[in-house]
Amino acid sequence: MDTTLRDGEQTSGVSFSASEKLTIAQILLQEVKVDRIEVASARVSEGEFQAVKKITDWAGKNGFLDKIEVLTFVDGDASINWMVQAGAKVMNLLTKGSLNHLTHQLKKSPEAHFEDIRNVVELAETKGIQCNVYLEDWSNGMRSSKEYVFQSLDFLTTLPVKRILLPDTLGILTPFESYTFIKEIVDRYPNHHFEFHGHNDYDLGVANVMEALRAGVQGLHLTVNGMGERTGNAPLASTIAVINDLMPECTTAVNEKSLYSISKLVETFSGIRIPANKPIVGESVFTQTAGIHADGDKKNNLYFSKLMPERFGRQRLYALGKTSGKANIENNLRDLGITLSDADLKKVTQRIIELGDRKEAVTPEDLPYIISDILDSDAIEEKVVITNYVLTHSKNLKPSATLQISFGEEVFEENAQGDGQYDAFMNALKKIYAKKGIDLPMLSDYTVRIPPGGKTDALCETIITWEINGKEVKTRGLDSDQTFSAIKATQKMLNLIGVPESKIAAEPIITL
Ligand SMILES: CC(C)C(=O)C(=O)O
Repeated sequence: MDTTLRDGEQTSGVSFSASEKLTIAQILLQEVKVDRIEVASARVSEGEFQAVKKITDWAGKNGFLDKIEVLTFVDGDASINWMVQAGAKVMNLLTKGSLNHLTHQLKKSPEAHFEDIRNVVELAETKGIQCNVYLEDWSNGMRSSKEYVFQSLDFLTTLPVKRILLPDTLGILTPFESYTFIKEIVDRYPNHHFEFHGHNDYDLGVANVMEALRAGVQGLHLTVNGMGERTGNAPLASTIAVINDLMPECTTAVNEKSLYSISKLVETFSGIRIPANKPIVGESVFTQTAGIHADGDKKNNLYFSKLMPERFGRQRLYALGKTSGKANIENNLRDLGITLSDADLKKVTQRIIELGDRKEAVTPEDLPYIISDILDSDAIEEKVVITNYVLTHSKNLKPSATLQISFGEEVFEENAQGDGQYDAFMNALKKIYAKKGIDLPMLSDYTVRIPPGGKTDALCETIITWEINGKEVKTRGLDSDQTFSAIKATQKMLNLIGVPESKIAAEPIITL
């Protein structure tokens, strides 16, 4: 069960709009193919109500209604009425899984709590709602009030409850405890369905999930990018890879190929950046940096593991930096169709090491520029040149840009406004290309970095990622001015795509 839209949305600072929730729900169920999704907590807000309604409307028309779940509370008929009005059919009822929570938060006896739960479950049944039950703080309960946990389970297993959901609410379990606690429960109630809801406070989310599966749970609660309360939940992508590669006794219906794209979508909607080293979905997890690895890849795949990037719709890359060595550079040169003599390769390697030492990043698309610079060759021919531009920035007025660009003999000029100077610049550039009937590549990422130095006149590095013919291409600009560094990176992209063949008649302002 994926709970990105409920627990995931509890990540600090995250709020999905109703249409973002609907899009994520559709992709999770139709493309990623998780079995079920938890989409909201009942009674949270009017916006949340509208979001659930949007999802249930769509799910009802497409046969997914029994896969949409809402977290509800032991509050008489209030949560049930809310979810019924929102069109949902499955509730995950939050009950207390530790005596500590029960006595200090609800201030009730176990018997009184059980009576309240029975009333809610019976009411749900009369309304045709399917009921699953969470035992909140269950992991603490197992450590400190085990008798109460089993009293609860004895009671819940007599009710029409389909699944019992065991949360490690504070992410405190060790893998050993996850196994022993769950095994004891599964052995005692062999005819019931148990699920594990792991949090990641000690970075043990995936390890605990593995042990929960080994102990016999039949379901897991996961989130895209491991989003969720505090440090988040066990992440969907790495858990699926672990199950597929390391736990042959378990199966899931999840489609591995879609894990990267859903991860990027959730990154965009949530505004929470995926750490570069996050397994499966992080920017650099399929990039070999050490030259010895690239060398080993050529020699009988010495660094091969089952975790191949293509499984997730990704690609192996070879980074350029001070540790990358000859083999990484050769791999990148081959992709660019450039061959160098041994002596020249040595010089290029030396320059990349020097740049790396200065902490400057080097992208594969920089290679022709580096070659051109140190070998004084014409490895890169700059046919598209931004010859002149004026950018304005003022208080209370929209930034604007006027620019002139030459494609060999023809010079074009345009101006535009934008939300910032670079946006205005791009809008003017798009107007020029539109005159030729050409769309510019989509900008999919924009990163600005100040290589160490810490002064205001320090160099600023901009790395822009573009989608060119279905491939991600990064170009880099370096300048003491942030906008100019972005413009330099943009000019490199323009030269990569080459001088555009006009699709429609376009009049230059000057023909040289
Ligand atoms: C709200 C509950 C179910 C939860 O997310 C947890 O206990 O971790």
